[in-house]
Amino acid sequence: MPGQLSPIDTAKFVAAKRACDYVEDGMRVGLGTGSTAAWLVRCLGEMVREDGLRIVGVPTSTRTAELARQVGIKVTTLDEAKWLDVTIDGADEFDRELNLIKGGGGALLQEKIVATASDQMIVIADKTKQVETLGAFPLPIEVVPFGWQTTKALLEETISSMDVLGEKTSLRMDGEKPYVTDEGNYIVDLHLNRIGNARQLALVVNQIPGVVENGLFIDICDIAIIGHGDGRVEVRDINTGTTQEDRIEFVDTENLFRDLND
Ligand SMILES: O=C[C@H](O)[C@H](O)[C@H](O)COP(=O)(O)O
Repeated sequence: MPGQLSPIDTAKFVAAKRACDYVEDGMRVGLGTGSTAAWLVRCLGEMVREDGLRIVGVPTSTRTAELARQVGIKVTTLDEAKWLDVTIDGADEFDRELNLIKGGGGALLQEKIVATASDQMIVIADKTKQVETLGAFPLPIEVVPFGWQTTKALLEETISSMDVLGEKTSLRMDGEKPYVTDEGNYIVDLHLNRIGNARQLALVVNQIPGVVENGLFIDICDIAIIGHGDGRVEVRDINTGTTQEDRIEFVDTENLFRDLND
């Protein structure tokens, strides 16, 4: 089991480490955003520096782009790469069908575009992100700033007529000001508690003028790699319907960080 890490960070780390097995020389790789995806970027960076792995990364946020460059991963844009071999990203929630809620860190728009432009999407997550029904995590909706209050009111009206529990919405804040995404938009979080029909909700919400995208990833994810605090990982493949168990052996994560500071 990796040393120096809390159980939750161990779970994130082992999921990220196992996901590196899916990355081969010459691949174009979508790099997710968030604390779990940051572990992936660090691990891939180590493979680039130590093993000479040659990959091109397409980051899903300015934060990830910065980290990727810092650890030595060559970075390009999606327009340059055009199509990706694999995207590996975290999630706020995932269910049995590997439908996801994403956007807790505000990067859902680029994440969805990048994941959709990939042969395969792999989600990496600690066990706590697994749910029976999506919705306990507030669903992020990216909206354009123009008329955002009207868009928010329309969102409230829409969800009040749907198969969801809870009807509150809130504008995501960054201190005193609205949180602004990499694309210059705002985020309205829907506090639903339970989403009965995620597929329908995703379609309906995107019909509202002012909505740019929602954080539901339906039929996009192929594989979930679920990390546990004791170093175990489960690899669930939705296409084959199989789940494999694995264990990541001791890895000196201190060294991983020390390398970065060299
Ligand atoms: O916008 C952020 C992303 O969707 C993240 O992948 C998601 O919020 C999970 O982040 P974390 O790995 O930090 O829990």
